[in-house]
Amino acid sequence: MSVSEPENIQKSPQKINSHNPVDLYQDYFQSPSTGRAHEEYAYQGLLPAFPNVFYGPAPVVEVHDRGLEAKTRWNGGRLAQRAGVKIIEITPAIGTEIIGLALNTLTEEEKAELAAMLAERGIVVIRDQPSFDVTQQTEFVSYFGPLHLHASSGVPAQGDLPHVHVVYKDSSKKAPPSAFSKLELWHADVSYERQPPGLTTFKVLTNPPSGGDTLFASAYAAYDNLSPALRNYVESLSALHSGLAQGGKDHLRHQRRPPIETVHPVVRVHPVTGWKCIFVDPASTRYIVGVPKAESDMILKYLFELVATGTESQARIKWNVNDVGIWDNRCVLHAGSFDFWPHTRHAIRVMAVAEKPLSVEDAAAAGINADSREAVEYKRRGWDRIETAN
Ligand SMILES: O=C(O)CCC(=O)C(=O)O
Ligand SMILES: [Fe+2]
Repeated sequence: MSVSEPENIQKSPQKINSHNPVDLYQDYFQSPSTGRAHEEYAYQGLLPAFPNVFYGPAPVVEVHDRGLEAKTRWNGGRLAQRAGVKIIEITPAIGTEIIGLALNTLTEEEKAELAAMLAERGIVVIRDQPSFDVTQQTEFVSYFGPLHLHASSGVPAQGDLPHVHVVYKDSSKKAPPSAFSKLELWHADVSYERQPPGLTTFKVLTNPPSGGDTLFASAYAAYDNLSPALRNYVESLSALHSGLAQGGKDHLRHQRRPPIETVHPVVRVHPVTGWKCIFVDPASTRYIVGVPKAESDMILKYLFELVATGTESQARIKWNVNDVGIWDNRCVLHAGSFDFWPHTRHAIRVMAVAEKPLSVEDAAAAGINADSREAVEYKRRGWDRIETAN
């Protein structure tokens, strides 16, 4: 006698209900915040809007890295000589804080020093920039390269500011608990672009009384963590980065540019420092090209974990209103901490497009002497090796 299941038991629900963590995660990060700011809100015009326009694919653009013009290197060079400027290292591996410097007074020479400092330090926080408004921020970034135009993120509700990315959350939207255990919180911004942005500015307009820190991880340090044999192997690989989750058919926002997928080297060389870094990120990198899926999954998981759990090469930035964070999106990954509900947090991001990522081979062809950050640091200090416990 065969036993059949009673017909009234539904084997697979037709619709996954709203407790599905993936749905909650997508909804939190990809649907627009409704906005609870009221009319007296000072930055009403900079709340996010999602215009129904279409720009077409991003063009290939020529870029010149201002960091190559720096006359001095290592932690700010001449910037540190300005009267009243204080430069504070956050950790040896990553992050610098600058106090007493008005960004809109920088000379061209100082801008070059800043770009080189970003390439070395990954994230630089320039505290207290009340008069660096959205127009100045946009002009400042254009000095470093063509402005990046995002396919779907919120842009300011007022003014014609298509290159300005609005980061905004208020009490109308609470982060789902699932978001906090997601490796995918760690990312390099829009790494799926053919020329992903490098210099990225993030100005804090409204800050919650607590929470809302941003974490940064050094991708140079992630590379330095690998054994020589694994370094050689991953340097030979490339991986597919996908913008479909942000712009695919299931997206929740209007797409102003067609979604794109791009293959990039797994290890890229920064053109200013010549240092090698890991260039994969949990949010956008889908698979390593040309290797079995199981091997790709294993390698990516390991590289993602190195970045996300490597607390010795991370910096956690606590923001104040009017701070400007500037990071080099080529050599750091970052993760927001969505722990500030029911408070409002509002920031403005503007990014400069950088070069097509250089593999170790590309760098050699361009005459760049690529090496690990660690090796360059040892040489600079006159050490030939250091002892490490196994
Ligand atoms: O909100 C944050 O702290 C980070 C947001 C972010 O990932 C970005 O602006 O690129
Ligand atoms: Fe980001």
